[in-house]
Amino acid sequence: MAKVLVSDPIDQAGIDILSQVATVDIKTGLSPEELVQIVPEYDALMIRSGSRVTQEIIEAGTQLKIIGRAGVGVDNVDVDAATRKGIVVVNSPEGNTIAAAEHALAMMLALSRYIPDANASVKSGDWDRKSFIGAEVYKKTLGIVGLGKIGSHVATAAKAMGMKLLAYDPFISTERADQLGCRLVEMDVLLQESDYITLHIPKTPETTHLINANAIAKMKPNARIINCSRGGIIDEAALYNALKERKIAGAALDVYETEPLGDSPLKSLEKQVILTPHLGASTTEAQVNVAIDVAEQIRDVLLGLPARSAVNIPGLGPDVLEELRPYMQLAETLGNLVGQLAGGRVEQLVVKLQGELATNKSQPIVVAALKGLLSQALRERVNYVNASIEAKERGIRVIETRDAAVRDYAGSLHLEAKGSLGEHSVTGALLGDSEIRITDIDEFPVNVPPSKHMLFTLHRDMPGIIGKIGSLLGSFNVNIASMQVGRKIVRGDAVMVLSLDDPLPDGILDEITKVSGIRDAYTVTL
Ligand SMILES: NC(=O)c1ccc[n+]([C@@H]2O[C@H](COP(=O)([O-])OP(=O)(O)OC[C@H]3O[C@@H](n4cnc5c(N)ncnc54)[C@H](O)[C@@H]3O)[C@@H](O)[C@H]2O)c1
Ligand SMILES: O=C(O)[C@H](O)COP(=O)(O)O
Repeated sequence: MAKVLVSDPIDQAGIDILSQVATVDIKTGLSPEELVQIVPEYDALMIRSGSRVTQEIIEAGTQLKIIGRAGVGVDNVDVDAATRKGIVVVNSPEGNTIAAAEHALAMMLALSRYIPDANASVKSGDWDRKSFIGAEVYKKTLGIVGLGKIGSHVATAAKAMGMKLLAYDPFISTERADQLGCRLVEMDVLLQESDYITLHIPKTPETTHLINANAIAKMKPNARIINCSRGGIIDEAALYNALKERKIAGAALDVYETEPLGDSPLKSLEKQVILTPHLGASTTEAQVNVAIDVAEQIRDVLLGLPARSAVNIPGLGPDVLEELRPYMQLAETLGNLVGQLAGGRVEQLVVKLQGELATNKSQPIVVAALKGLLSQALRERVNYVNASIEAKERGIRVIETRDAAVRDYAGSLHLEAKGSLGEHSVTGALLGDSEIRITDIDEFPVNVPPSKHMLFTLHRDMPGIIGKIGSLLGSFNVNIASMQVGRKIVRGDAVMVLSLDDPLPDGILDEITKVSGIRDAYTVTL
């Protein structure tokens, strides 16, 4: 019989499902060393945010087939290491949405009425009514950062309480924001106009310290901020200083840069700060939802069936997968590329299957393209199963076309993304069985393999320009791995595609766009 290790507290409903197909060991509070020691005997691991599944643990797990995260965030799992070892990582993208949204709302109200301190005061024997004069949320402005699943539910409830809603989410359509009664604004406007700010975004390089001293300086003196998303999105040192100097009115935090929260000065602040120990998902209902959702997937994978919310491996039938896997990889890479070239909010994606690809099953290709397109916004939360729904919820119109007559390559894929910042297209094909080639950028012919760090420019085809870009990159110590220019006519417009060994340092893109003859420059990470 298969063996499952449950290393965090999981609702019994999940344990019951696992027990149908496996021997279940519940061992919580293990140290990483202990986990490394015992993991070799297990086929599956079920966790919450309390266990950190490192590369070392994954490598020690020689029998592991699946890691199930009973919750949303898989930032505590080395997903790349798991993928490399062919271990499926699954999560429960929606099981705790309501719980997290309600926790944020509870924090907002508790902060406004000083509930924790008033409660402590009565319990200590006082009857102090003067110290706890609060503020109403009715008719106040709530700024929601991240209008995804949790942010949307917060919006609906806050609207019903009579709040005015602002939202910042560069990947959401105006129509979707309108539906939720939110005015979609830039981050600065949200910071300047909100009485309450609530964060519902993933932690990514772009969102790390999104709320720093600079952002806090733009907030109103009566502003209160709530973070029930991920630690590290708020710079805790800057927040502490702002609260201490009364530059803003309050903060309610459920998540921290380091968890458990250690010796933080935030603990010394009184009624203007509320701290909870990562309780967003801690309701009976959410714990039942996530436990069942993830246990069912572990059961299915142990029985040889596909998982429905795999973070790293498509939950499609093995026959389809086998045939289309290389084209799905192509579609995902091109989707990611065109999404980054388009930037901002994409409103429409055209997926054109060409040559022999036009005769194939298109749905997995379209889904893979959408997964790539949304990966910048949603990271691990987008997978092959939910990519279409996520795109629909973001108001992205998908148009699928076929053209079997295009015969430049056996099969090729063309994507066009239209968004708030303009329109871009890319085409790609497979060389041999699985080698990806980008064959066209914005209608300019090229022939380059994708690489991790890339730079694209649109420029005037004139002498000297390539040298200038090369020297500029050199002066920033960026090594060019390969370079290619695509043009339609001599001395007309052209595109330059560079594969770089290193990521572009901050500020260099601005320098590139200042070079005479360069019309536009984009950096892409694949
Ligand atoms: N405190 C808890 O216990 C708890 C519980 C559940 C979820 N969470 C966390 O809450 C967060 C939101 O979860 P969700 O289920 O709503 O996710 P989601 O994927 O449905 O929504 C996230 C939204 O953030 C937007 N976004 C991405 N990058 C952005 C950026 N740079 N600026 C503004 N918006 C950006 C995306 O477009 C998306 O709409 C996640 O970080 C999740 O891990 C915490
Ligand atoms: O990502 C999540 O689902 C939340 O942060 C909840 O984490 P938890 O399962 O450890 O409560």
